[in-house]
Amino acid sequence: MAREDEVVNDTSESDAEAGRDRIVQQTDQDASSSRMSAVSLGYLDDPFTRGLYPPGDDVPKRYPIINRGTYVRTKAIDQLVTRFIEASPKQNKQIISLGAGSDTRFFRFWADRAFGGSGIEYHELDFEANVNRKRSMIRGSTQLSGYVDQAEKGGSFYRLHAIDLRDLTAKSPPIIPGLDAELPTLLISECCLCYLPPDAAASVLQYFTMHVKDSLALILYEPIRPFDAFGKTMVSNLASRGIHLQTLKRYSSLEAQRHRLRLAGFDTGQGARDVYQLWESNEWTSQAERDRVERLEWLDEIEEWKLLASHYCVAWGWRGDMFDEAWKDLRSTE
Ligand SMILES: C[S@@+](CC[C@H](N)C(=O)[O-])C[C@H]1O[C@@H](n2cnc3c(N)ncnc32)[C@H](O)[C@@H]1O
Repeated sequence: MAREDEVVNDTSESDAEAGRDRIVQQTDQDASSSRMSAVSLGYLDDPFTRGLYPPGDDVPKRYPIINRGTYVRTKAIDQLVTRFIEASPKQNKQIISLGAGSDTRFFRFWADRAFGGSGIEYHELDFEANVNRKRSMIRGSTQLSGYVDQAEKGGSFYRLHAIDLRDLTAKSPPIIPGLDAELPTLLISECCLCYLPPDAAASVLQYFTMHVKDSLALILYEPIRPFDAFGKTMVSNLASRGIHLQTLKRYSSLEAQRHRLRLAGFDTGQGARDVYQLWESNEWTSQAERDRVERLEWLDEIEEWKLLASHYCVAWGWRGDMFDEAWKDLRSTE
């Protein structure tokens, strides 16, 4: 029989863990506030952010450099997703967003008819608390639930799954209902896997590399470069809020991210760019878009923008021919 002090220790440890999980879940509020700010100022055209934003909450106003970062990362990921959807246009495909939070990508793409002729099976995974909140907001919106129904009728679907990703690393992991092992699949981790211990993050990826038989790819968005002065401040600011980005030190550079992707089985190709590179490169942001965004808000802290933007990256890796077709000219070696 467990001793009383052991029981007390177990309880306090599980309370502490639940507290840590809650902090991680609440990071979605930051992400959605940043999106709301960027949308309200015209950086992003996304009517669905409002629909998934807590009713009655004020529209937040983030610093110009944060708004620009939100814009760049959203557009870069959109571009990778679009290229995937447009490769082999008639082929059905699967998108799985890990830690999707209040992300609106499914709705934006559906409303823009960006799925084209492809049937897209769109899965979002998150903790139960976040999934329940999103589900009830979708149910409460005629427009959002209408899109889910339309997608279903048009040969696509949208599913929300209440799954703690760490459970996918168990010996007998849960089955994700509707996951199709035969479809070309794109995984997206937009600031999610960085909250897991590095070994658990790698095991989550292994779950998918083992289950999905066809072409498979991953897009990551996360912070990098924790060791310079700015990186150290970033780490300590997060720590003061109880947030520990556990993979940050292990995958601390663009090269480390590409290496990680290769090792995880995305071995046909890899690419990685920091947000500053994505902003400066015509391949990712057109001059017309840069001009438009620059006019939205006066940004006098150019050095700060460079610093902030060089501490976040988008990295992508793939295996299989379909992603070669979609992404091969986007490889990066530096
Ligand atoms: C910073 S938010 C990002 C949300 C969304 N991807 C975006 O970019 O707007 C991180 C999300 O990852 C989710 N997350 C982190 N660890 C998770 C885990 N172990 N299982 C499921 N979801 C997790 C959090 O609940 C949260 O919704």
